[in-house]
Amino acid sequence: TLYQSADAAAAKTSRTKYDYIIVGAGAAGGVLANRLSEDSTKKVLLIEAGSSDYNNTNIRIPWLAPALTGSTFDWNYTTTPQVGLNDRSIGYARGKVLGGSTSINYMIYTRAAEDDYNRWASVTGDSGWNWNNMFKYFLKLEDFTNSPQVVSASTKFVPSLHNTTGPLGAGLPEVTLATDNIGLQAQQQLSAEFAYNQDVNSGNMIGFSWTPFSIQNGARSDSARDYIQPALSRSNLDVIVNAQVTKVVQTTTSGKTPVVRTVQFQTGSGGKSYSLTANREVILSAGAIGSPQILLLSGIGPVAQSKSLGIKSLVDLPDVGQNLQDHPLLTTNFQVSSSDTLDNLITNTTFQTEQLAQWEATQTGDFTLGACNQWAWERLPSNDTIFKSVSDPSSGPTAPHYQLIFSDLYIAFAGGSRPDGHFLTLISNLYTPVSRGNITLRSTNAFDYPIINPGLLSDKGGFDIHAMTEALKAGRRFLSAPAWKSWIVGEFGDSASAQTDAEIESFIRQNALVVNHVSGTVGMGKANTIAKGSGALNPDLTVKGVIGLRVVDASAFPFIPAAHTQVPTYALAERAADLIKACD
Ligand SMILES: Cc1cc2nc3c(=O)[nH]c(=O)nc-3n(C[C@H](O)[C@H](O)[C@H](O)COP(=O)(O)OP(=O)(O)OC[C@H]3O[C@@H](n4cnc5c(N)ncnc54)[C@H](O)[C@@H]3O)c2cc1C
Repeated sequence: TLYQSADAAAAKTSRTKYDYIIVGAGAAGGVLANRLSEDSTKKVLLIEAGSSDYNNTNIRIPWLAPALTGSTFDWNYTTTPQVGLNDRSIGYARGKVLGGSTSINYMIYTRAAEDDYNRWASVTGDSGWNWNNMFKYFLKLEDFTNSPQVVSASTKFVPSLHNTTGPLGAGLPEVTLATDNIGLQAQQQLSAEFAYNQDVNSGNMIGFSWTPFSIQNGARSDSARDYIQPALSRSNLDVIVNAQVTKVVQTTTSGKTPVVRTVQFQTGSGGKSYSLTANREVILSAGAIGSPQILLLSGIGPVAQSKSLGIKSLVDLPDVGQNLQDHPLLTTNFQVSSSDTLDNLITNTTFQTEQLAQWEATQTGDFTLGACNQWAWERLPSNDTIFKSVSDPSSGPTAPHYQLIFSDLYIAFAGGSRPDGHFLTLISNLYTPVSRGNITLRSTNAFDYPIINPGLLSDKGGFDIHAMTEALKAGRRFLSAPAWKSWIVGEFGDSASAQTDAEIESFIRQNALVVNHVSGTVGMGKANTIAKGSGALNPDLTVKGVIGLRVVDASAFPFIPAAHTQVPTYALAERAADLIKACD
């Protein structure tokens, strides 16, 4: 049953003994709510701070994704002034709705690199996190179904690497853009640098490839529609929306170890506070900002921080809120001579109205598109000078250092007025950051946002700014291929005059934003060692030093994968569901 508030649910929740209480209904929370309620003998409660409006048109129509950032579906966090970004504070989006960030994200669908998972396995000492074992979860979670037209162009993906019977809809873009052929020709002309990769989700991400999305039948797939909604008819699953968990509380003690199976939650800052205790486990899936915030509010974190705020320390866990990693992003724009670009969807209101009507009638047309049809994921050459002073932060040769997205329109995430004309946007992003940031409490009030410092481009060795610079230069090389001659007129705006490395670096520091992949803030590590840097979670995602509490979401990544993070989170949660069920 879906309840619209903590108060509306109270009559039911006060007489139900839940086996599992899951906090947060994003990528991970949706998977857990579904998988744990498959066993009809287990009672499951899912608590979400946002609304249940996941069928909102802006959520369902892929092309409207940009409208979701800054909307009521976004927590609308802001970072601290970022030293690496010339002291700019930037917006930090996080989904606040049933579906979490999967309902406001850009739907890009990447599993990450084989080496990324193998590194998780080696860092935790648990081979269950390696690529070979995780592969079954990539298959389990997906319904990678494409139209016959895309399937027949079988060079666009490798069908044998995919499943078509899982819950989460995904596939390749169904609309052909004028730039698609040019991109392919450019790849062939520059194949020594940009090899063709038939499937970015094979485990080896390197090269130029087609972009898969969590889009199916022209609409967004997310954890709300594909995991939570199908489970809502089960009598053993209750979901409360508009209810924020304020902390977890010690329930009892086992030997000397605190048992933490109690959650407190309320509707809004002035709402009545409720407390519920799970029979088996409380699972935090509140995301890489929400989960560490709840732990810190509960006295599970660095003891000095608890003390300074007057919070009773339950366990001194130095890594909670630390190790934050994210992917810095840069957009640069190129003016094009053609008028056949997706800029028309923004500037030509007649065309826009037609396309919207087409989507509403048949879920086809340009409104089914995501940010790009093609991209490239590349590594710095192994003889790059930076490796003389900095050891390679990537997990291995299958993982890219950077990503180049080629978008068929003018995009400027920072806002500002849109110039007239037609454009191609290069989005060049760093995927193996050395920089680390953190999350700390601003106060003991759960409704005060925590202090978020992602530490973007702040690493002392300068790897991150160097790799960002090389990424932009590589993107420019790709767009200088002969195939683009008749399309691209030239680089547009301030970036055009940034030519030397020093000029590019200063342009990046003044303009870079973030891909919104916050990860690692309650990272897993080897079992049972709680020293600083050894992880806040055991390899099975249980919180070190307490009993009854797990964290299952992107907080748990010890290293951010060199990829967009929703599929890694879904897959982590699929495995977590099996680990939890195995405790029976
Ligand atoms: C704007 C944007 C674009 C992105 N684009 C992409 C993309 O194209 N491809 C991709 O792979 N990834 C993308 N991501 C990242 C991806 O969506 C996340 O990595 C993924 O959703 C993380 O899942 P999660 O379960 O850790 O957290 P989330 O999905 O963020 O879910 C956490 C949930 O917990 C809830 N919550 C938080 N605190 C509390 C509390 N105290 N009480 C109750 N509930 C709480 C939140 O409201 C939210 O619903 C994007 C993210 C954003 C924000």
